[in-house]
Amino acid sequence: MKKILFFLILMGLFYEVISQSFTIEQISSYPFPSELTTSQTGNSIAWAMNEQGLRNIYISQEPEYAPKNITSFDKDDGQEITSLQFSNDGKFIVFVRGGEHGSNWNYDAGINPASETNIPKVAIWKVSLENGKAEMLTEGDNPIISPDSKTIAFLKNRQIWTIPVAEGKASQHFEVKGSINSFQWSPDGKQILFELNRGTHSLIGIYSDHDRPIQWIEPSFQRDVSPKWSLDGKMIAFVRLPGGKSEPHPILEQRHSPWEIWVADAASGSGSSRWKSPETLMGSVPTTHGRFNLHWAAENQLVYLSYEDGWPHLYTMDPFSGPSKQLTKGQFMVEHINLSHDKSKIFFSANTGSDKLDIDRRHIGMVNLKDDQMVMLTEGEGIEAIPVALSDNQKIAFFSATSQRPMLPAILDIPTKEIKLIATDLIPSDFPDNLVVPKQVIFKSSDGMVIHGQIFEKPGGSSKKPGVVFVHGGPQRQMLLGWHYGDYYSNTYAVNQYLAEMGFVVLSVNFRLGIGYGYEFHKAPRTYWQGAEEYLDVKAAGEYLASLENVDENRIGIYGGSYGGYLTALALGKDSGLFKVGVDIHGVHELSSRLKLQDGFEQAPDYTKALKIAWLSSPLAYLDTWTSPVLFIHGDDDRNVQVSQTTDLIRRFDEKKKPYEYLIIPDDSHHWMKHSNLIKVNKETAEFLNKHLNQK
Ligand SMILES: CC(=O)N[C@@H](C)C(=O)N[C@@H](C)C(=O)O
Repeated sequence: MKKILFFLILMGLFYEVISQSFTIEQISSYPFPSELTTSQTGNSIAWAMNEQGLRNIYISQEPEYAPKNITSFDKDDGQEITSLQFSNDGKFIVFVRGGEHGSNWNYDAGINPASETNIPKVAIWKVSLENGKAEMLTEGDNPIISPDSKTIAFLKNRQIWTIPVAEGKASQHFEVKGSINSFQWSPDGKQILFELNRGTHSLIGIYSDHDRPIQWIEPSFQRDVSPKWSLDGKMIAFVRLPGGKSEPHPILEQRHSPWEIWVADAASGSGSSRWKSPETLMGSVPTTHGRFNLHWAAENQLVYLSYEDGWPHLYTMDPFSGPSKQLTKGQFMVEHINLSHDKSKIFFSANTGSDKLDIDRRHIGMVNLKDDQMVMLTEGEGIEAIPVALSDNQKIAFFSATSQRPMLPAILDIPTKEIKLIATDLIPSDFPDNLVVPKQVIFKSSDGMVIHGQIFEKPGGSSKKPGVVFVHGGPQRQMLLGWHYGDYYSNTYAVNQYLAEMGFVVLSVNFRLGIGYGYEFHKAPRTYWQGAEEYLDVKAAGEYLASLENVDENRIGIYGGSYGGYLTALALGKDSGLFKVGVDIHGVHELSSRLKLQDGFEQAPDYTKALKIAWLSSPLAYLDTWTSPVLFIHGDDDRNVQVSQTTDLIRRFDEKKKPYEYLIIPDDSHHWMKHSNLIKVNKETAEFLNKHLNQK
């Protein structure tokens, strides 16, 4: 009898293995494109491609747009490529190699996920498009090539340096007290406009030459940011925010965050406010991609993004003759905003279209400033995002994916609407071709909030499958009905596909605080350390999954990264009865430091109440009811969530003699820069869930 039972178990496992048609390595081998950019002439495009940790640059040129690899970095060493750009003369490309630019701090410090004996530098490289030579020019970050293509300005130690494109050494032409956040060449290339952070306030200055003092632009005690030269180089537009520190307002009340658009004369530095944000919560500083998205457009129009009608939309105004005009309208968001080279068209990603499912997708839209009309340029069941105009102003490049094909660059001819997919042969030959198509589900939280999610389920298999809730991070993110345009969420999309392949029913939950569903959803009150009401959506997802006919309600797990790790820990602490196992990847756990520490005589009127709420919003408050098995994962060079968030929680587990498993990834960050580390994390996540939920 025992032999028969053993044989049946063996056959069951064998069936599971053979019925799994791809490995975690195969699904994680998707190539990930980023840094899409176009030339000023000749309709060329360039992008960075991460091929299983080998990050290189490709260019494509009309008419065939066949991808051509122009760098040959051949190690999985975690060195990312950023700041990719063509020179105006089209003769070379500049980029930065190294650093961790997805970080919240120390983005320009070398990262060393391969644990080499020397920490790699963050350096500026140049590739000649005439002879193909790639060379490192200097240590530095944030390079911008001068309009005449002869000089590269860049940041080093938060100061502006320059280096000649031809032979020559880097030099610092001027120094200013404070940290330079951004800078821009004047259209004639004779001056540099910069944003300077001086702690309590920010200033905008213009450097002309070594013999002339810095020209300050409307200096004040406020915080002036996002300066932009007008197309004729005579004016400067910028955003003014409040400077300094306010009195301790009530912590638990949402407050309007004001902003203004100013325009100043570049020569004299004097200017005035041309627009004030509506004094409403929705009129607050926008926090979606690109924040203000302030751009000078054709006819000296100013384009900007505002959330004031409840959705992130585009507006335009003549800075001298006033009122703004809304360019995009409707219950959708615009993001990834870019102008055509002639500044007459605005391109963007938007979660709208003719299909009601488009709210959980991205398509490309355009506003032609000649008639201010908005049109959608792409549609269908795919995901199209991050449009960049080609030099002829008749084509755009963008990243395109479907539910089954990962992101690749594509080119759209606007007049004909013809789309050409590029670099399809960079998808590995053994990449899975039988992925599931995630299904949109909509359910309500216990407080009535409407929640969107995506179900990943492989047809067939057992009648009662184990379920897993995936919780994204950010939290200002939106998971989609296809491969995601962000690197972190392309990877979690791959993991969800793999979990479905293993026989799980996966529900990816778009909880409140996420983007894509309007202001009330994105800026919901009583969330995070102010009450964690977004957890209601995660719990509702677990209950929804458990209610499905084909899901075993006693085998529901949860996993998530970063903010998703926070909500995973909260779920395991508060509801181990529902969530039987979890994987908490670089989660946030200690929240009281989020409260603005009260110093001096003043204290927020609701400080004591806020402190109590912050405690009850933290997983630390629920360790005694946390009984489900957990795997903790964190990279110890994490620059988005301190590794101490996990080391301290593990210390408490140890002191309480609570079981756990752990995986620390030395020298890697929040984004698993080394591919072999990403595979390790994906594999251990899936195996831990499988061990506890899917073993027969
Ligand atoms: C902004 C940020 O770093 N938030 C983290 C808590 C987080 O969730 N990081 C990733 C996963 C993200 O989506 O930003």
